[in-house]
Amino acid sequence: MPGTTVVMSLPAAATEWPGPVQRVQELADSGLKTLPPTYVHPSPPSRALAAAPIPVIDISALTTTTNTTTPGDPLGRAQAMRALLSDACRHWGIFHVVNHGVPREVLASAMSVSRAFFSLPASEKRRYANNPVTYEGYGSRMGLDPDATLDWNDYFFHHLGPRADPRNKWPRQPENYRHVISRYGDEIVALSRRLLALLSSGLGLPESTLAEAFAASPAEQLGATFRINLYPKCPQPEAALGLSPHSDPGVLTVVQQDRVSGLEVRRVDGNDGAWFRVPPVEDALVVIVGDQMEIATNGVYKSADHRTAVNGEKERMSLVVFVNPEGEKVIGPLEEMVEMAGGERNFDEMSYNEYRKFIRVLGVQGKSILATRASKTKYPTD
Ligand SMILES: O=C(O)CCC(=O)C(=O)O
Ligand SMILES: [Fe+2]
Repeated sequence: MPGTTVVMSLPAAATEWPGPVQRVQELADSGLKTLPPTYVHPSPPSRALAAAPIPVIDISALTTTTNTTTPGDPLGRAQAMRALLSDACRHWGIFHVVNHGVPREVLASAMSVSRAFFSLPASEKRRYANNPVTYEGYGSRMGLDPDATLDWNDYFFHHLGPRADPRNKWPRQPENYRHVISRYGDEIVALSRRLLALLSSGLGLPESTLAEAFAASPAEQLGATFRINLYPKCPQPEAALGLSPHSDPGVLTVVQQDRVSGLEVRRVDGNDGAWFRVPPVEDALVVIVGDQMEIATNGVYKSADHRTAVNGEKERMSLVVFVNPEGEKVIGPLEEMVEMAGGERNFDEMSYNEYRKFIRVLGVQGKSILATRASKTKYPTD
């Protein structure tokens, strides 16, 4: 609502990190027995968490082109699946999908080239050291606050598209990295488009509405970025986090977890702030709703506040594709959604390029960035 939104002031972006960057993998490999103080979280998370009761949704029953049930599906299995998806987005902002159509070998080879990259010598990886302007490359921190508690995580981040030549920031080794990750990106973005169509009809809107909300037509201009997260074995896992609580700034995030648990999510409905584990499910991909989806749907679909735990015995890796709006596209609540809410507009609008500067400068802090754009919705802050 114009005039009621608190505008968060954004410190000037810097071109360099606030201090020397410590690679977590190198720290872990040095065999240290206690956590350096910069990684000790002031209020360490509880480790006795229940598994999140989020659905594992088999999307093979859903057609991508029509709003009707699939032929030979008289009981309306497709309708039921669509309802499950929509329900998960309204109450959790996160769900698993199985029978998602991404071939198993595409998933496995992406994991294997990503591991191969992180197995390269430290000197080779450092050639890709990133900066806080675009974040592209090899990184070990988020945000510019010199006093921030650091997360037990190294990552590699790059664009998948639609920029003309996004690959100049991609790893050059292992040799098959570009081939494998291009295919992976294509498959995951295609899956995301199918999900967007389903999520659109889950709101009672035409299948094309959400895709069009995030990109000027043609819908091919949705952005996609890729992040490999490495969480090395941690000497004091109970005191650290792999990634601090955050919501993803974009539209949808698709995560391939390896077999090591670590992802955790906060319940969004009811606002009681309870955290749950999201244990890996065989052959499933995790789908996370991002802030732009919450904004466009006027708060009906909720972005998930999530974080990762680390562990003392096993290294963990996750492959993450972020599907984002076209950078210059201004995102606000869809008129159809405002109408459904009786004229209430719950978020202010902003271009996606402007919005993502907040996380790039301030780092990750729960849903606080989205909260500054919301006129009414309250989010847990502790
Ligand atoms: O490692 C995971 O499971 C989730 C990673 C994540 O939330 C992110 O990269 O934004
Ligand atoms: Fe995330």
